Amino acid sequence: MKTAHRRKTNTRPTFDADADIPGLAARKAASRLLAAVIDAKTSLDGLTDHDNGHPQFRALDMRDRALVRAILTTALRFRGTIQALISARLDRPLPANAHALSHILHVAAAQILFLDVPDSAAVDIAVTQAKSDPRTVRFAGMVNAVLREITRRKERALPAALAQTSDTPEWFESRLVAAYGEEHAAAIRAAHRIEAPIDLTVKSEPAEWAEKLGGIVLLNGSVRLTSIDGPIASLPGFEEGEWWVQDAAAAIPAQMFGDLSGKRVADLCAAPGGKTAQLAHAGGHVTALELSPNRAKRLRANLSRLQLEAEIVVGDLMDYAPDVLFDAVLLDAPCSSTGTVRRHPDVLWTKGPQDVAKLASVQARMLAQAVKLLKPGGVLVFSNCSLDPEEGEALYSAFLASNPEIAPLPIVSAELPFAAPYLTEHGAIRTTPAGMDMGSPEASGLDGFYAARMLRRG
Ligand SMILES: C[S@@+](CC[C@H](N)C(=O)[O-])C[C@H]1O[C@@H](n2cnc3c(N)ncnc32)[C@H](O)[C@@H]1O
Repeated sequence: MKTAHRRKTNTRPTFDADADIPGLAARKAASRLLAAVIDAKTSLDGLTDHDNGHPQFRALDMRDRALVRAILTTALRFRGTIQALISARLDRPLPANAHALSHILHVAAAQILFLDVPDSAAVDIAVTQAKSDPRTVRFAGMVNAVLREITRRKERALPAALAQTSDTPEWFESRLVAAYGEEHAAAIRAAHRIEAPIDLTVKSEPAEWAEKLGGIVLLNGSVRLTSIDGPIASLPGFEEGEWWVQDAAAAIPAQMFGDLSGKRVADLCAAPGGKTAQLAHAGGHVTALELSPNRAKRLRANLSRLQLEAEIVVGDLMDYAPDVLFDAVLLDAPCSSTGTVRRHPDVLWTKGPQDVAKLASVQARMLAQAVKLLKPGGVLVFSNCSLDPEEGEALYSAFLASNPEIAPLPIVSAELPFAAPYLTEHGAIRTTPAGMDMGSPEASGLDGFYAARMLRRG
């Protein structure tokens, strides 16, 4: 069940006393970040950003940062299972305010149950960590006992816990079943337990790149990799700007425009720029609008690496008033991101139904604004990476009903054969992580996306 070997030694010179105990600083950072995700609902990507992330994370060397990310994605992906196995070893539930203790146990159990870290090291460091924190010092003996029992029993207890426990929080579970039915919801839950493959959008020659990188070519020309050796940026073709990382489902919305040669195109929520790159590569004269200056910086850097052109505008879509209207507009709106749980298992623990409702209403306002930027006869694509119909199917239907100047422009199978299995009855696209069986769970699945195409009547 263990998945990856991780080196635990912190070789970075530091004056912190934790440096005397190899691996302690990384475990402390992991527990601190788990607290930020679970208790303060902070996104894991932000916390583990190499430039702007949590200071305790940035103080670690690159190997320890990778270890902390592996621990946290595992601890969050299997949070229900890990909690069940911890609870089974406790005489009584932990006190409700024992957050620090709970995070130490989860971090250690994730390593013992799923990662290639020696069990004794994971237990010993957790006990040292508990002793070093006034909030947990009196529980150090209990940490030792619980983790040793988990270690001893894991061969039999883990498969049973995986079979009997849901790793999906209740708020999402009920929405999933309501939207997709029991069977499809169960397949999505199963897919969420598996790390997503890495898809690349290549500028050209997908078969050649697939061979060079050890991947397979998907029907839409994306190249799928199930494992990589080293960081993405070290792979052939990255520096040269020959490809970019983009889930095959995320590539569909821009493909819905077809040929954009000579067209004026607006990408209204553009960073980090996967779709801007596609639109520019398809021949459009692209204006890429982005609210966040930091994210706009990433967009600029990505386009520069890819040697693709777009005019980048940093600003709020709701105030955007260009002099000339566009032939094509893409609104890839900010959403609850529940379609990306395989890559971002924190999403289900940091978001809730209130976020879905709030983001759906923001998206509806953005969609109304997007229409104003479109020439009569122009094409609009609305997309997001949520699995929730409130942000997709329901939002689109309500939008069409209240905007008579907009007509649906359904996708037909022949124009996008890759997307054909995911066509809805209204000609929109709905993908889920349970879709696209490629023969093994590791090579299968798509991010959850919704995408609909419309026309502004002339
Ligand atoms: C889902 S992401 C876009 C991903 C991007 N289309 C891609 O394919 O790489 C949404 C983006 O919209 C930006 N955003 C959110 N609200 C915005 C607004 N009011 N105006 C412009 N951009 C906004 C966010 O900062 C974020 O970068």
